[in-house]
Amino acid sequence: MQEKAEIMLEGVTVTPALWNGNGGEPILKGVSFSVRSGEWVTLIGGNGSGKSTMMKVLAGMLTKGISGMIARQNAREASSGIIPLVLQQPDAGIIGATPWEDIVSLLERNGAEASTIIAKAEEALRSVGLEERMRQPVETLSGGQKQLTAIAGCMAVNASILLLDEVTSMLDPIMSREVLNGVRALHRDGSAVVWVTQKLEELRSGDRVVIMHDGEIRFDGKASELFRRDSRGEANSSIAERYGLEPPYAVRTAWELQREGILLEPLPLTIEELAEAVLNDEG
Ligand SMILES: Nc1ncnc2c1ncn2[C@@H]1O[C@H](COP(=O)(O)OP(=O)(O)OP(=O)(O)O)[C@@H](O)[C@H]1O
Repeated sequence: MQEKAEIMLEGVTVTPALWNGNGGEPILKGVSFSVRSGEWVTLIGGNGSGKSTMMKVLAGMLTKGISGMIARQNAREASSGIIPLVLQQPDAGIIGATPWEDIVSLLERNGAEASTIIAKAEEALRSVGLEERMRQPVETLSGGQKQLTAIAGCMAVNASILLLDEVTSMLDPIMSREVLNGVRALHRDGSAVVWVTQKLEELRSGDRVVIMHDGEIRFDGKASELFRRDSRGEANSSIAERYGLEPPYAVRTAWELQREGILLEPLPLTIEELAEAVLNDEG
């Protein structure tokens, strides 16, 4: 059975205001896209392709210069207008002086039952590993800890959909993995997630992947389809290569093996999947 759509866009066009006599060109061009309940969508595309604009539309942050149909199904979040959007620069979304204050005030604004607020805030901060830093001034937190604070906010309001725009772009590999794993855990608990990234090694085989290019959606399908080369393993025959996307290490290795006549199925995207596919192939 098809899950209901959390957010649905039909023919959405965004045209920024004219300035200095320039502009007027749409930056989203008739985009139709929906995110279903509990679904994971990885949104990728080159610089300036329209990913952040799309996320702002999904979050309900853009009100001017926009045409087309937008439907949000979840009554609770639609009515409060709060769909958490975590940005590359987490400072933009943090309003409290400390992580604790930030999450408490977010819960207050979200209409949470007063007697539950403190326990919920502290639980969310604990679950992202910030229990030691709940009362630390926000300006003294590292970029990753700010990012985790913003993600704790998403957890605390128990959002049915999370929108994360390149949240690992400034993080070191360990912190990036921690953040990604934390969000994957929220997804396993039932939240729909739209994850924008430039790092294709963050993809998992089961992900739905959407490619944006020049304000349009050019691909919407499974991650494994994205990297499939033709039967001869010709370079540039996959969709990812056509859009100039740098494949993860596991895919590059699988391509090399394909050129040697060893076709790994399903195509591995991660090192773990690569090891498993090689072992299965030998067996
Ligand atoms: N308010 C605005 N006015 C004019 N142009 C804008 C506005 N906002 C975005 N743009 C332009 O729209 C295009 C898409 O921008 P957007 O930020 O959505 O891209 P992106 O895919 O997120 O890029 P990046 O990966 O570089 O962050 C860019 O060319 C950008 O300069």
